[in-house]
Amino acid sequence: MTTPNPEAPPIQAQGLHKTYKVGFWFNRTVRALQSMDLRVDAGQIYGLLGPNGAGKSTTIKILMNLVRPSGGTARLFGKPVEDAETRRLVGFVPENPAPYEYLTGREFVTLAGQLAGLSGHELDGRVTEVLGAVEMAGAEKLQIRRYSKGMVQRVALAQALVSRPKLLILDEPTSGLDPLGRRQIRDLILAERQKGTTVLFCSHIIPDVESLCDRLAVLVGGRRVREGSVQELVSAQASAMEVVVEGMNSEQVRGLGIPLESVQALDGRVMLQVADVDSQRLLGSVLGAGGRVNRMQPARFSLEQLFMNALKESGRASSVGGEINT
Ligand SMILES: Nc1ncnc2c1ncn2[C@@H]1O[C@H](COP(=O)(O)OP(=O)(O)OP(=O)(O)O)[C@@H](O)[C@H]1O
Repeated sequence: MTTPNPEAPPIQAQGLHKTYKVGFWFNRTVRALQSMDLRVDAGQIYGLLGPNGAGKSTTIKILMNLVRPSGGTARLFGKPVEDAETRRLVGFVPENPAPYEYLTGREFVTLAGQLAGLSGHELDGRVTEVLGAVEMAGAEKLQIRRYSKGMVQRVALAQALVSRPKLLILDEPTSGLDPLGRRQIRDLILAERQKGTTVLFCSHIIPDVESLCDRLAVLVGGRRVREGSVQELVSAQASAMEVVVEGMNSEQVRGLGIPLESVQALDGRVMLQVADVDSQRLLGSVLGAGGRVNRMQPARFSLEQLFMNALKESGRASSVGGEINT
């Protein structure tokens, strides 16, 4: 068996397709991924952001060789995802991890360390180290069935870290956690990056993606609809102006017949966003209608707006409104 190439990108996938057969006779097809490209370079924290059913877990399962793609190629450190040697370099936390609940946290992490080939003092020392890193040292002797969801998530992260992976793959690592639990997991991910670990995680929690990721891909309906750094993606959106109008109400502003991206009534004023190309026409129309323009500046977009725009373009905004967690 050839060894993985540490110089190769930790993750490289091209043209991934995945269809699942569903229904009693398996005669219907669900398309989970279409033409998905992904490249994650060493040391990056990379996020897959998307609503429910976007194909995030399917991507991760393909990379972990848990699901076979219907088309395309996926490589880890330059090797096909089936390569067992390469998988030793990867720590994985699945969505809703379900560790053996009658083991204690320490026993579970020790088992993971043994499976990764550690033994003796090295194993003991490493287990103590990772349980300390995830702040579970005080609860390591409790059976996992007594753990809260946040504690399960942290012990699952400890099992992923015990082998000192070069690549961490985390499926929804902060979902279902309270703000403190989310913060702890985020800090752990950042601490891993400090040590040079590459991290891929998927989420539908926009602030987590925004605060953690060097780069991200937005997936909608199995397709990658945006890719880049948070900065690049957000500034690529900034082709709108934010305008504050006085002396008119929202209905009057809407009645000017200029397409507006948003309209918000404030105390005696109206704040709106208009595409850059329409802004001068809006200015003229407001003045012509007896209103005043109190402020006009380039709009600052957030990742949340980018996400909503990506959903709108894909015709998914209304169906996923309740699933976006900000
Ligand atoms: N084993 C399976 N059999 C049939 N369909 C599946 C299977 N796994 C996923 N799907 C379907 O594939 C699509 C993508 O699912 P996937 O779990 O990858 O999305 P996701 O972005 O991770 O969503 P979530 O945020 O809800 O976990 C969905 O329509 C889902 O119903």
